[in-house]
Amino acid sequence: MGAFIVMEGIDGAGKSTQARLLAKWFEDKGYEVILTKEPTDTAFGKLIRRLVLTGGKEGIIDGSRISHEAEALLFAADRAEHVAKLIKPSLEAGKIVISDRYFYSSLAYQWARGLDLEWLIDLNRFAVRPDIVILLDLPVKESMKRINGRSIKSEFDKIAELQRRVRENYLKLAERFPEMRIVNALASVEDIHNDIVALVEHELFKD
Ligand SMILES: Nc1ncnc2c1ncn2[C@@H]1O[C@H](COP(=O)(O)OP(=O)(O)O)[C@@H](O)[C@H]1O
Ligand SMILES: Cc1cn([C@H]2C[C@H](O)[C@@H](COP(=O)(O)OP(=O)(O)O)O2)c(=O)[nH]c1=O
Repeated sequence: MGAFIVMEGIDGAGKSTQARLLAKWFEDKGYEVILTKEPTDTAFGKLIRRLVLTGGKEGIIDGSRISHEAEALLFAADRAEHVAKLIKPSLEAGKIVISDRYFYSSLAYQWARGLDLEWLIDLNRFAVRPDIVILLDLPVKESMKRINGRSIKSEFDKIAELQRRVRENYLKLAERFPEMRIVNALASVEDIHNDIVALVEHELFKD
């Protein structure tokens, strides 16, 4: 049985921590697991890190930052490769795929940047739907404490404000996409892991 599980949430919500623990849980049960992430480590992911995420000189074209539309298209291109080359073949081979971020990140973040949600949903229609999406929900104040050091102090307020919008967007998306399950991420690593395992067992092993 192949299964596709996605971790979503604002920066510092605990996605990579929980993705690792869930991968180990499946491996201990004897499953073959592919633990992956977006942006990917391919040339597309590297391009995104250069043009979008560093905020440095390379993200500036003709004197201004690359447009939010171009950002959304780059994330979608990276995802298209991810789906075609890794996610689909792994699922077809019966593996468990766990991805740290997927198209829900594009909906939550690029929507927060002012893009049209319906356009973003259409753009990502090629992306196979996961069996379950774990939304790690955390107040921004706490996530900012956890990622303290990942950003420069002068940018703190701007980043916190974006994270607030992204968190709200994720909660709205969870009302629209039935595969999304909200997990309270303001708990110990172990308690959150147990909540995720309970959800996964309920969804994937219900028969
Ligand atoms: N439940 C938790 N309580 C406290 N700190 C946590 C918890 N989960 C993760 N962390 C810590 O918070 C930071 C961000 O976690 P990480 O898993 O990298 O989040 P994300 O992948 O969502 O950005 C890391 O330093 C991690 O060790
Ligand atoms: C996948 C994806 C990520 N993002 C954002 C969320 C994060 O702030 C940022 C990078 O993701 P992150 O998980 O921090 O990756 P890394 O640590 O490898 O750089 O990209 C989008 O805006 N749209 C997307 O479609």
